[in-house]
Amino acid sequence: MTADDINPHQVLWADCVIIEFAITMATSFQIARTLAEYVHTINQPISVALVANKSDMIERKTVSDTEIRRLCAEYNLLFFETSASEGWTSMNQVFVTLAQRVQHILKKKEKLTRFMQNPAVAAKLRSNSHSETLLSEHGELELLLCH
Ligand SMILES: Nc1nc2c(ncn2[C@@H]2O[C@H](COP(=O)(O)OP(=O)(O)OP(=O)(O)O)[C@@H](O)[C@H]2O)c(=O)[nH]1
Repeated sequence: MTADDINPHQVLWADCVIIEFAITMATSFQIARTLAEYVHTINQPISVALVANKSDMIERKTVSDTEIRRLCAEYNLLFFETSASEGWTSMNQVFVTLAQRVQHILKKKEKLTRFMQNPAVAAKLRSNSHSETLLSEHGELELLLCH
């Protein structure tokens, strides 16, 4: 699989992305890396989870923790280990965590929109040559802009 196989619209408007690979298959990890690179270039910042599946098959693990850690650090990925064969609990945790993150970000965006729509703020931004200072003084905003 290469980046050419991916439809950009699948990630362009996404609020989050889950990239899954099998710890027993090095090729699936290489594909996960390709996907992580691609998502990073097309839609950033975004919450991206890297899911290492088949955690029950540790004896056949061919992807090293160092490689996984490096990839997560490179693209700021949330990391999860799952085992589809051991039930839905671990996979469910991935979806719940990502949904909570997305909800948190959307709430912050709403807050930012309301802040920017406040007539007093808008007027100040228009007249104030130091609008960046005003923005950074607003802690919530600063956090949002960094996200
Ligand atoms: N032991 C174990 N087997 C799994 C796990 N997840 C999937 N499998 C098994 O792996 C096989 C392939 O699963 P699929 O869901 O078809 O995944 P796939 O990506 O199409 O196939 P693979 O390339 O083998 O990963 C099936 O026999 C699954 O039951 C897991 O977490 N643990």
